Amino acid sequence: MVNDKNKSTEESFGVFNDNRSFPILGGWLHFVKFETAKINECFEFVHSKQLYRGDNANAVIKATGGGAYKFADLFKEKLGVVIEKEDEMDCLVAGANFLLKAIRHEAFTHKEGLKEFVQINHNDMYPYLLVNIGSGVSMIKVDGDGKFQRVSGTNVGGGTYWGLGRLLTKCKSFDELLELSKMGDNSAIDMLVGDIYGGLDYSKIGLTASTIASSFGKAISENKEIEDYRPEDISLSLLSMISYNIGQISYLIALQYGIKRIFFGGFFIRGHAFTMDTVSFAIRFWSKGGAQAMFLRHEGFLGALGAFMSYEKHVLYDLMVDQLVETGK
Ligand SMILES: Nc1ncnc2c1ncn2[C@@H]1O[C@H](COP(=O)(O)OP(=O)(O)O)[C@@H](O)[C@H]1O
Ligand SMILES: CC(C)(COP(=O)(O)O)[C@@H](O)C(=O)NCCC(=O)O
Repeated sequence: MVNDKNKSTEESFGVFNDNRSFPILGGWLHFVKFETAKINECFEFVHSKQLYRGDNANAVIKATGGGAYKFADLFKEKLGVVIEKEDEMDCLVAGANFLLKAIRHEAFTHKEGLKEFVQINHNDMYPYLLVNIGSGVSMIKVDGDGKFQRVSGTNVGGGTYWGLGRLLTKCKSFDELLELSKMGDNSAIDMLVGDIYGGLDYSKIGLTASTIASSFGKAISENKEIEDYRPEDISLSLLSMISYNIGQISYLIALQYGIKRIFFGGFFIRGHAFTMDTVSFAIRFWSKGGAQAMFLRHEGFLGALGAFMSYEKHVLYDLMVDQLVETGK
């Protein structure tokens, strides 16, 4: 993050795929991401932009998540920078609260391919359930600034989709796996209600013939090997299974704690329409239309934002929320 009034975004940083920029306090907030496996690119970037606080002798960077622990020694060794670790849950909540208050079109619903922005009433924002889908999934009940409890989680998350997907399809990247899913037909591998009920709905319990009765269930009854299934279909079944499962658990947790609003973040989502539609469907279905999922535009940057804000916790936060003018793409 830098604060430089005289340079355009491109002059300051160049353009990085789908990363975003926002003006703040006369400077800009820049959002840039690196895959963990490409940590060296991150070092080069931080070095070239001098993205740390203090001079070379006592340079520090605030960071959060497992990487703040895992890569602290490498940051010291490669850049001479000390990583100041901030708690991941604190940062996720601080980041989400900030975004919900400061960015006008931050939260949106997604239903059958249609995105609709949600107006957030700052005086009636809490409690909400924050579901962060990274490698694993954390579910946090947020009651205010700094007031929260991690009420649940599941180990079936983004890492599961990418890990199992890589094994089952031989895809070389997450993007490739996600792209494949767009051409998939999950009925080739999922067992549908209609497969069990001779093509009929089971309407008495609210299930249509096309509802998935058992993810990957068709594979048990056919004399087929993994090579006989299309990677496209495998990717879609896996994505359905994981997204639906997370949506369903989230709703049950929200119900357990009497929470009406559920926001989703984390890089698993990737603004991917099918993922968001599936999470939304699960919540609508189980709540009988009473609850809906909301997604955050800066889905994968909640922790990073929270860590950034911890530099000057209270002063910076108040200034930001009051003065932010959004012009980002
Ligand atoms: N380009 C990508 N490479 C790898 N994983 C990605 C990519 N884009 C999205 N993902 C998904 O994001 C997940 C990681 O999400 P993230 O919010 O960064 O959490 P973490 O803190 O665990 O890294 C991965 O498990 C994967 O499902
Ligand atoms: C351990 C974690 C908080 C780490 O966060 P992540 O890097 O996955 O975003 C997360 O993976 C998680 O909440 N896993 C689920 C663990 C559980 O509740 O069973």
